[in-house]
Amino acid sequence: MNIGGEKDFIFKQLLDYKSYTYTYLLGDCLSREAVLIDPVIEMADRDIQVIKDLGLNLKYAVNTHVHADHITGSGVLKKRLKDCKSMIASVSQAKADIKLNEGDLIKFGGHELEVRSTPGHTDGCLSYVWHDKMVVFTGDAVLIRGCGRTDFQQGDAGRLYDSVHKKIFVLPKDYIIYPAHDYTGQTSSTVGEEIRYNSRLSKTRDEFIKIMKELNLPYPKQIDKALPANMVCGIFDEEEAKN
Ligand SMILES: N[C@@H](CCC(=O)N[C@@H](CSS)C(=O)NCC(=O)O)C(=O)O
Repeated sequence: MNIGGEKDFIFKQLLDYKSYTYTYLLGDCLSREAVLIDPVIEMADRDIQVIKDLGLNLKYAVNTHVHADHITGSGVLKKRLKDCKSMIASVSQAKADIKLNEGDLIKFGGHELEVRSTPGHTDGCLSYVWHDKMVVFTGDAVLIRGCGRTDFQQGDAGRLYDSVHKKIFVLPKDYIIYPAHDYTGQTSSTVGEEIRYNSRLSKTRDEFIKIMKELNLPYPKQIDKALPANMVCGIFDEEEAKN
């Protein structure tokens, strides 16, 4: 989506190579307003440098959900960039400057993201649709050929299946999917590809629930410090996060 022609937007997919989390920077070329989806605390210096290099003003640090595998960068970004406000789902019960609900619009310059509630991995999972660019940021609801686990944090496989089938798979097939993680080196997919090839979500609802029940994944290494920190949308002291 960055190739050729005149653009009215800036888009960057940034990787945290420790947690394999993708952070997305979206900017409006005219107003220079920007949003950052799913920042990671350890990558705050990088994110701030990119924002400065591109002459952007970060309006919102937006979280798709209360992550269990890393601490969000929202707290540090708020501290270091004066106009930045944190965002998360109101359903999540986490603290943030702005609580989001289904149907809300996140505006930056002439652009907007539609908020869709996609619970199941956690009860406060949100996906963000950038209709103008035919893109959806799915957080952990849809991963490339996979999906977020459902064995903790209000996880519910049936609910996740319904969310994805009713809120994501109804989008036009050529919408690009940008997930919060990828563990296999892939960067994006499309709605059509995932409807067809997703190894879990392309199955029937009952088959999906069985697959999720049998995943038996080890718990994320940072879960004990990530969950409490993310319930306040990230701690403000990067040194504290290292302990
Ligand atoms: N090994 C990682 C955690 C990997 C993991 O559990 N990822 C989650 C998303 S972050 S809670 C997940 O839903 N994975 C689905 C899958 O199929 O892998 C760590 O220790 O941080």
